[in-house]
Amino acid sequence: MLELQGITAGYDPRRPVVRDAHLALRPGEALGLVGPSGCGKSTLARVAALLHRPDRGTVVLGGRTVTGFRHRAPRSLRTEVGVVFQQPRLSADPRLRLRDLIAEPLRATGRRRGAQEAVAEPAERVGLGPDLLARRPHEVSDGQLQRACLARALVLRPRWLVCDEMTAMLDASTTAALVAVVEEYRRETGAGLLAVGHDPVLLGRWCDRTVHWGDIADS
Ligand SMILES: Nc1ncnc2c1ncn2[C@@H]1O[C@H](COP(=O)(O)OP(=O)(O)OP(=O)(O)O)[C@@H](O)[C@H]1O
Repeated sequence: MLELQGITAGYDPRRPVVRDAHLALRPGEALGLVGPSGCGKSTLARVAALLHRPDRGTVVLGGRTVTGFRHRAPRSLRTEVGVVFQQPRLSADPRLRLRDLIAEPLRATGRRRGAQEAVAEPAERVGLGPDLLARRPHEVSDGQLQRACLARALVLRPRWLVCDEMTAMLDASTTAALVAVVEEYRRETGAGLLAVGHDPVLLGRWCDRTVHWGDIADS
C-alpha cells in the first residue's frame, strides 16, 4: 500500500496548502486524483513521491512509515517511487543529453556501471532512438522531452508511479502513447499508479478509480 494519512503540507507552516489529506493506493491499482487548479494536487503528489516533507501526517510505503525523516526520505524508499511532472523543461537539466537525463537516477544511486545498457530498455519503451538520445533538451520537442522524463521515472523499475499532470502539455497522440507506456509497464511489473490531473475524462478512462480533491482533503 501507498498511504497518505492526515497529510498537512505546504511552503509555510502557518499557511498549509494541503490540509488533512487521506489517500490509500493498493498495490497495482491506478488511482486518479482530480481537482481544480491551485488546490494543492502537485504538493500532495510530491509528498507521495517522498520529495516534499509534510508538516503533519504520515506516509506509509509498503508497510514502512516514511515520515519523520529530517530532510529527505531514505534513498532505498525514494527509489520505490518514480515520478513524472507536468513541465518537462522544469524537471530536466538542460545540459544533459537525453540518455544521461534518463540515467540520472542510476547515477544518483551509485549504479554507474552498466548505466548505458540500463537506459536502453526504458528508452526503447518510450520510443526514443539513438538520434534523440544524443540530443539535449533544447534540441527536442516537449513531447520528446516528456518521453525522456517518463523513461527516467522507469529506469529504477519503481513499484509506484506518480504522474503529476504528465500529459497536460501534450497533444492527443503523444498523450495516448505515454499513457500506453505507463500501462504496459504496470502490466509487466504490477506497479501502482497515482495519476494527478484536472481532466476527469482522461483520468476516468485511464484509472481504476478516481477521487476528487474535496473528498480526500479539507479545503
Ligand atoms: N514552491 C512553492 N512555494 C510557495 N508556494 C507554492 C509553491 N508551489 C506551489 N505553491 C502554492 O501552493 C498552492 C498549491 O499549488 P499546487 O501546485 O500544489 O496546486 P495544483 O493543484 O497542483 O495546481 P495546478 O493544477 O495549477 O498545477 C498554490 O497556491 C501555489 O501557489
